[in-house]
Amino acid sequence: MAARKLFLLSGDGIGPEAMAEVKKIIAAMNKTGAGFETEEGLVGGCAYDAHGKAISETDMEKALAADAVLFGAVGGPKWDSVPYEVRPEAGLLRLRKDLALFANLRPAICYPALADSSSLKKDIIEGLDILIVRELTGGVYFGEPKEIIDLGNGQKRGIDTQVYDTFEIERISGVAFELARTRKNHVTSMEKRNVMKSGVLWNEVVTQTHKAKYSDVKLDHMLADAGGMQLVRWPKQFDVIVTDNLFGDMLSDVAAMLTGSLGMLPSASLGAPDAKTGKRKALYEPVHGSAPDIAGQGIANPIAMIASFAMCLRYSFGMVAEADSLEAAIAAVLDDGLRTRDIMSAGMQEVGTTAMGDAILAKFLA
Ligand SMILES: NC(=O)C1=CN([C@@H]2O[C@H](COP(=O)(O)OP(=O)(O)OC[C@H]3O[C@@H](n4cnc5c(N)ncnc54)[C@H](O)[C@@H]3O)[C@@H](O)[C@H]2O)C=CC1
Ligand SMILES: CC(C)CC(=O)C(=O)O
Ligand SMILES: [Mg+2]
Repeated sequence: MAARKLFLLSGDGIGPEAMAEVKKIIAAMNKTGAGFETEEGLVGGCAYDAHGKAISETDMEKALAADAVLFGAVGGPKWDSVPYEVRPEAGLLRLRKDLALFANLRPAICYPALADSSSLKKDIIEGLDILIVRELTGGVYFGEPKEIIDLGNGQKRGIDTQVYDTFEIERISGVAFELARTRKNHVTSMEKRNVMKSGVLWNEVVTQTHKAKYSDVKLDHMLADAGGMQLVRWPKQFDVIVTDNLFGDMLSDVAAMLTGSLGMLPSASLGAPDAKTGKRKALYEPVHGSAPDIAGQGIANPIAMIASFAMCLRYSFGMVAEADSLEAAIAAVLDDGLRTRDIMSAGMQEVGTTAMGDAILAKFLA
């Protein structure tokens, strides 16, 4: 069996703390022949400190050559004043763009044991299982021009440009429709066609793609602001949500809180299948950031990172049984009452990052 090449980019803040728990799982799986070959690199603020760039060319090459990249988180106040082009977040944007990871899958699942721990009522979130499919390499995060210009009268103008081409909308909606067919067969497309030209095109292309190839799937359209409201009001009306880069970023943070904490939400960022091998470039990362407010305290929730590794097993290596069993281990540990501080509630047992990771690993191996 060929080695399974993983490139680990832990990043900043709680990134390395969460990644440490995944490394233990990889080591345990290797003892029973999983054959993961891991290499580590630097991304974000730590990379900037080391060589003045948010990711080095060498590490970019390693990311391109790997079967999958596992990514922690980047950023923090230490790097607030570094130039925009080399700020920590630029490393992540470059990875997404250069690996052409256009499809970002962000599942929001409310584990049964956490149905009481959201700020929302139990009946609203109990059994919640939705999937946000976010376009990841286009839109306002990448569109040109992107600059701050001096207007010369003491005023400046900040410009970001929202751009979408037909092919980008077609391919991301295709991913959403395909995934919906494996779930409840329902896609809700979100944009703002009432005020944005790119929203008009988004709506048209999703509608055409649906008509041409996926008319068996139920399709709804919703304005993205109303969509945010509906996510909080009655999230169970959704199955798959497909949306652009910016709205997907925001709506997935909202969805995270439905599940109890940002520390619970994993994600997979996937490229197109290679024409010859069928393999996709892929990066797996928690939805959360580097959480500077809790970094270094050993209290970060590692579940989003561990669940991201479960997605890696599923999507990059076809290790479906192992992915199911890792997700079941997370559920079992929560059923046992173990909680990191972000999901702590009365009567439960508070544990730190390491103890949570160890407990999940023990269940996984049992
Ligand atoms: N993918 C990435 O690397 C991302 C990086 N960032 C960067 O992270 C830095 C901090 O950004 P914030 O806006 O504070 O967002 P954040 O996601 O880092 O934190 C938001 C809040 O959620 C909590 N939180 C997040 N993950 C948690 C976990 N695993 N366990 C327990 N609590 C958790 C934090 O303590 C904080 O109160 C910024 O530099 C930002 O640009 C933000 C989002 C994504
Ligand atoms: C580049 C990231 C910091 C943007 C973000 O918040 C995310 O992808 O969730
Ligand atoms: Mg975000």
